[in-house]
Amino acid sequence: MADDGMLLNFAIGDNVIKPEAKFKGGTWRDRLSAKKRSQHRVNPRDGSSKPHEPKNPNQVAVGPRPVKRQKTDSDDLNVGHDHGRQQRSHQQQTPRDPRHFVSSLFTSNPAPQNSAEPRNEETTEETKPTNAPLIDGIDTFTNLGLSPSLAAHLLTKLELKAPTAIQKASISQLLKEESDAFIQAETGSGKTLAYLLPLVQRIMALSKATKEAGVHRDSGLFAIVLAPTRELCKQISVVLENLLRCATWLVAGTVIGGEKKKSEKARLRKGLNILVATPGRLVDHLDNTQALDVSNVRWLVLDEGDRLMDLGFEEELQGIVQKLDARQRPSRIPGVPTRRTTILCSATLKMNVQRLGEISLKDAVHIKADPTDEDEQSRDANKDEEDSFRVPAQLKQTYAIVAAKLRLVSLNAYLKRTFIRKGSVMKAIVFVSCADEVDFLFEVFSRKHGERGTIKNDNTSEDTEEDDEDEEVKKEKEKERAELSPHGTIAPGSAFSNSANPVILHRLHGSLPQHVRTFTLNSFSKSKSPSVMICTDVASRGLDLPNVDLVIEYDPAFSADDHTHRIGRTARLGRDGRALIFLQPGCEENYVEILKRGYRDGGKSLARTDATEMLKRGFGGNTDSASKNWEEKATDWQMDVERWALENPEYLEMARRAFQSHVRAYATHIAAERSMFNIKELHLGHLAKSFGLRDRPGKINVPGLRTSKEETKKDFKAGRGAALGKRKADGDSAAASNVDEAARENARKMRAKMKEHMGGASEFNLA
Ligand SMILES: Nc1ncnc2c1ncn2[C@@H]1O[C@H](COP(=O)(O)OP(=O)(O)OP(=O)(O)O)[C@@H](O)[C@H]1O
Repeated sequence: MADDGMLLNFAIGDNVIKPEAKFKGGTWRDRLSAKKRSQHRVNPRDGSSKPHEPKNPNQVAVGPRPVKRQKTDSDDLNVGHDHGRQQRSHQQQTPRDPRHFVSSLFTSNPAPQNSAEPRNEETTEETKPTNAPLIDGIDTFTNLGLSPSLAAHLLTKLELKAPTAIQKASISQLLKEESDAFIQAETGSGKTLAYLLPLVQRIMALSKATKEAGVHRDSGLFAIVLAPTRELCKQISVVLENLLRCATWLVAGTVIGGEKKKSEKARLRKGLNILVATPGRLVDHLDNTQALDVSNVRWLVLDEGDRLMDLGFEEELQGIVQKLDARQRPSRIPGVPTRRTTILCSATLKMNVQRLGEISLKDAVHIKADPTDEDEQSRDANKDEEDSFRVPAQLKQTYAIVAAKLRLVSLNAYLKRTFIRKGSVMKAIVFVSCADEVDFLFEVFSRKHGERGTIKNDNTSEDTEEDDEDEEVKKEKEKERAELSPHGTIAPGSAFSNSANPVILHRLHGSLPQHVRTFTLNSFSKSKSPSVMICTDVASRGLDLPNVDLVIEYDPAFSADDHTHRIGRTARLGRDGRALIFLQPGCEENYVEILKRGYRDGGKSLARTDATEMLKRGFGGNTDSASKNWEEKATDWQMDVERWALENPEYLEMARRAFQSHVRAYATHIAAERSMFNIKELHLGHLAKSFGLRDRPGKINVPGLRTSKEETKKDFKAGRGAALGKRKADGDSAAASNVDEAARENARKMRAKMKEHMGGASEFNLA
């Protein structure tokens, strides 16, 4: 690899040696400055170059000196390398642009500020799962008070042999008591059934209380379950329908948007006993659908309750509660409780959320899987730990310290290594911060190395053999993609697949139409082949996707709570799981303390890795190899991505968009964590490289996206405003009062966008 030195291209003209000019007249100052101007290449008036260099004793005419040495593709490549010829030919076709800068992957990267802690010996010990069913034989569904028919249905039809700890705690509480409740337990611990089972049991019991015809679909709507995303609503509805197979006279339904309101109205008219809904859609029906009679609603469940209290939902939620209160009537059905019970449920639910007052929770009981946790917290109420939530103990987390420039290539290396052999990992989810980045990474990882892209250069007007080949590649690619997905959201993960283990790549974000989101998620969920899904936080909460072995947070979550939900897509219900988070050297390293708080043992099992290790394993075969071959291969891959972006205007814009949206999303980390994700500490030039860009950051200009420094500052403020709004939701009214008009406007726009695209899920969508 060449050093960053001076590169002088000597262009010796005909008049190689000129006599030194003599300066006469004027003061000595004038003569000296005239002489200096003639020797220096910059003309003070027009800034143009002069032929003479200052440090050129022979006055040899040379070309304009580069301000800073510009590296070229070939600097980064071993000339004898396999791909050398192909890359040089690409390089020849790549137009040189003075706005572009090719930096080396391995120079000027900041070093980590913290050294690795010594690995604890105990980490090798297998940790007991904390979210598995209680298979000790003591706790059964019947013991907890469920009816024999429901318990038998769980065992025989749904193959659920024993309850989980949170189900044990909640079923006994909610069957007996009428008080409101918070259900808080780790991700993947069966919280859905923890509230659905007592609810279904109590509604089933109403049938027995009525002597006449019994309860049926026309008897009234008794329960409403609200969830923040359509995907989650659908998932809850499937679980509910499976349960109700043992009580066929009861009917459940959904109103979640994304389909015609007319058919939803028709469903409501026919009569439902339990309704699963997104808040926005429910408000709509409460206002416009006469057939929706809520006078009998006695149970209101807020799944992912903390999310529903957040910015974007609070107004709708208040509206719903007010309407339910106003329309509630005494029921003619015996056994229907007189007051409504509200149940909040989440892995990250804080009892101290002041907003809860607004949904009128009365003497709510805190239901936890492990009562000892509650004791710990009440003893130490002011400790930081109170704000953090446990992750499943069997979940193995690793953090990778990766410098900005090395991010993309390290992700590819890690995925390559992960899927090197069939069987070790079936499914992986990669979380990023914005929709544009999802689309960019999907394109990067679905292309084959050396594939030039699908758009011809302007300078390739003549039809050549290579163009024909490109056409062929394009057609093949389109055919392959069409077979996998009619919507372009599924493609082969060519960048990290190998012939022995082909991997399917999926992309998911809230800007996709609902039917495409549903199709893509189903396809990932049902896939029998190794699969990777690149997505935004639209998939972070509540989704129960089978066989997810690995979660990668390529962009850290906007808050520690979101992080808990993201990594909770793996290690569910006692199963093993791995999670990896990318952190940049510097202030981001402090996030490790937050990762540690998620474990009862203080995070002894938290492992650390870095870009070098990931690249060696991904590109070099093993970590002990002394050969630097992996550096060449990594550089080769990175250069190939950069050229591909440069040669295809469509992809170049995609990369620029992704970069800009990523930077803007970075500014929206919650206020409490902004010291760790400080936008001012981002090296934008290095970061651009991880988007395959050679542009200097200041030159990146995407239509529709603002670019200038001033605008970035505004974005930063706006993001802070949105985050402050969120903090306000947590009761920090003093900070909230600082939110200025622009920030409020930005928050309003974000809310509108969230609602428009996703029924409200937390996602930073920039289109
Ligand atoms: N008692 C049980 N025995 C076996 N499997 C169960 C049991 N209870 C729930 N499950 C299964 O466990 C998985 C996770 O359940 P669920 O989605 O309700 O978890 P959760 O706690 O709500 O997770 P999250 O916090 O991520 O939303 C589901 O596939 C569910 O069918």
